[in-house]
Amino acid sequence: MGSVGEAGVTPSAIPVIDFAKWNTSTSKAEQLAVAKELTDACRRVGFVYIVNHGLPQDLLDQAFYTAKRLFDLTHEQKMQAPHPDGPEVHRGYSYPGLEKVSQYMDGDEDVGKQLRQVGDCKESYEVGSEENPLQPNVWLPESTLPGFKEFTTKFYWECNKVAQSLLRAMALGIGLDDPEYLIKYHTGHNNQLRLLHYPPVAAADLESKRVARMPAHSDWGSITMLFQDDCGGLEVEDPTTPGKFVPATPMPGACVMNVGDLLMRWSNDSLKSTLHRVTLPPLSDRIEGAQRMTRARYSIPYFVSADPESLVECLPACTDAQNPVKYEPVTQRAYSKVRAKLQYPKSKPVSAAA
Ligand SMILES: O=C(O)CCC(=O)C(=O)O
Ligand SMILES: [Fe+2]
Repeated sequence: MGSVGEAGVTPSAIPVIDFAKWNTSTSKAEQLAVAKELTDACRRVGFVYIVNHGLPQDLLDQAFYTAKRLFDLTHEQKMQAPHPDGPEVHRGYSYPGLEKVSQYMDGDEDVGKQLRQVGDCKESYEVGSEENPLQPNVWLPESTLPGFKEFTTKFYWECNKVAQSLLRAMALGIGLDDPEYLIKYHTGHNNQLRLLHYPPVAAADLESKRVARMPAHSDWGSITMLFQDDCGGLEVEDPTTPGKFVPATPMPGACVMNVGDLLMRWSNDSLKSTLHRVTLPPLSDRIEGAQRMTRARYSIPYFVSADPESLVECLPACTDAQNPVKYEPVTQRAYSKVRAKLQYPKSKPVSAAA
């Protein structure tokens, strides 16, 4: 990773890419330079800040305002759109403790259960495409939160436009002949918009690991675009020093983009899907009062996934005599099934928090 003061590197050591030229330049050379910069950052770090991504600030402000209105509802109101039981569908409202993010991949249910004992102190609401029969949306009644469905649907598709630009740039940066190569597998109908709220929690509980905001994990899909408020707490593993996490300090208006596991596999491990977590806000003014409560945090990840029947096999530009193909082809659907099984308990925990 780069260091403080190096060109294009923030104090948090995550590269910053200005995407304005990709969106506006008519010069192929200028576009290629942005594409290479982006792909290089994905190879080295797997995480990157994108500025001038194309989503207007007032739309982002409205998205955070919408999330706040949602999470300010009572538990009973939010439970009018409950996340369905089981690991297959990721839609609707998950109350604090329902989802336990776990990096455990071996499939032994007992070990998975142990890892899930510390509930994550967060609540979330997930929205997808209305044209995804495998993952039907779960909506609140319109009267409970007027305009919610309309706004989140609009925001979902606006995010997809940016996602497609990023995928086009990455195809070019990876060296694929067809700039549409990745887009062909990403219609946008299998993406997931997630509104996340981390309620205030005693700093001491996070320090002692009695509760977690979100433990270290990697994302499963192709890329994730994340918008965060100014609270802080997101940390990213330094790929050159396993176990060392560096802050992904909030940068107003920027989107934090990262590579997911499936794109890492697709690229024969040339792009990195990097561990990240959400922990204590680093600044003391984000911890308030005699009880040392952390401030509430809001974030909005947008998970970009390939369509379910996409066959993920090593990208043509990612293998040669020195780099033989490492993985068997797999469909997105088969791959995500394995990952999803570990994220949600088979039945609801007894102490469903309100
Ligand atoms: O809340 C955040 O900043 C990170 C969220 C995240 O990593 C996830 O939902 O996978
Ligand atoms: Fe994540």
